Amino acid sequence: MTRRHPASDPLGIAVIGTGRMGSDHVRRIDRVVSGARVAAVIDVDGERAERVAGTVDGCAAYTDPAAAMADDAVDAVLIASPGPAHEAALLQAFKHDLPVLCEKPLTPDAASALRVLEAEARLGHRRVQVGFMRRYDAEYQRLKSLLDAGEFGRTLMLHCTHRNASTPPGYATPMMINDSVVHEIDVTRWLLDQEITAVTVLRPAPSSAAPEGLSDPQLVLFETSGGAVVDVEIFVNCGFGYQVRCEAVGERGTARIGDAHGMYVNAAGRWGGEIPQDFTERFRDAYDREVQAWVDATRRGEVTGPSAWDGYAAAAVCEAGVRAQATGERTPVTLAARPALYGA
Ligand SMILES: NC(=O)c1ccc[n+]([C@@H]2O[C@H](COP(=O)([O-])OP(=O)(O)OC[C@H]3O[C@@H](n4cnc5c(N)ncnc54)[C@H](O)[C@@H]3O)[C@@H](O)[C@H]2O)c1
Ligand SMILES: O[C@H]1[C@H](O)[C@@H](O)[C@H](O)[C@@H](O)[C@H]1O
Repeated sequence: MTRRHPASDPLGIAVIGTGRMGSDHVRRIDRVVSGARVAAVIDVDGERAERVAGTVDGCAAYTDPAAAMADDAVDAVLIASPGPAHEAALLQAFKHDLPVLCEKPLTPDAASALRVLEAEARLGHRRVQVGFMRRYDAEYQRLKSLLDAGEFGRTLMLHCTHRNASTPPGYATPMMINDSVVHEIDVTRWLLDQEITAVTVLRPAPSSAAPEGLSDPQLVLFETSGGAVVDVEIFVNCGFGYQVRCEAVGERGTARIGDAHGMYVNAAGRWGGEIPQDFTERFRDAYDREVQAWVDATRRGEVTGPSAWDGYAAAAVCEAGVRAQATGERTPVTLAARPALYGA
């Protein structure tokens, strides 16, 4: 528990990175979330920062995160810069003891994630929530409640599907793990309350729609500390839309999420529904709930949600996954000891 924010003041948030996610979070904090305002935006691209700041009353624009964090109007930080910039921003926020919502990944590799974890542990209290937004999705939350209730007995397997319509320029094979499957890594650890102990990756002959050099799709298998097995189909150029599904198989039942198709239409001898085209649409409500939960907890002087330990563990599994992609071999995951700050 840290300082409670005065009830009458909106929480002043600095948003670092004003690209796709950052500008969406600026809009969300400004128009959707209550109890907070965007006090500052920061982008190495100064023109972009100015442009986004101009959409919000009383918002300052910076190119340097350190200068923004020294601004008295800033009470908390939302990091939405690219992964390699996260560690410096997190360590800077720790210097000011500011609460942080950090978009996934915590950092791009396990060694840097461990440095962040150790720096937070030295503060002696949690400061970081990692942006694993699926934990705030209504369907995932229902599945988690069902599994926790134990009605199906032990969960034996998860079957996951993660499909994107297409990839942006520069999206390379390791990103299928680091950028995309990282969500299934977090969801597996969260739903089962177990660590992932080994990763295997199978690579079918690539789709003819895959960009040159991208081994798409892939089948990623996790083994967990409780003996469950999880398969993830990752297919990032499926062409038709954005689909995220998860089926849990228990000893006495199964449950599946991700099949909702919004409006169903009957016409011309066919029936069908809609498929969202990207994550901003599919997980819009989850992002809203995630940021609202972070603001509410911060105002109470608490830190909840996915922790730096969750970010570190995901980074360690990603590293094993990228090695497994390259070698085709089952690759064990090695984790550091868990600091007491993050529970048993
Ligand atoms: N939770 C999700 O579903 C989800 C979805 C997409 C992206 N993300 C994550 O959000 C983050 C941002 O992704 P994006 O798609 O918005 O990227 P983006 O490339 O659209 O935007 C990144 C912005 O950060 C700026 N920037 C780069 N280095 C910076 C630095 N050191 N300090 C300040 N600004 C800097 C860039 O100029 C750019 O404007 C990444 O960590 C990404 O993994 C999460
Ligand atoms: O960065 C994005 C984002 O994290 C999405 O949630 C995921 O579905 C995509 O595959 C990934 O590229």
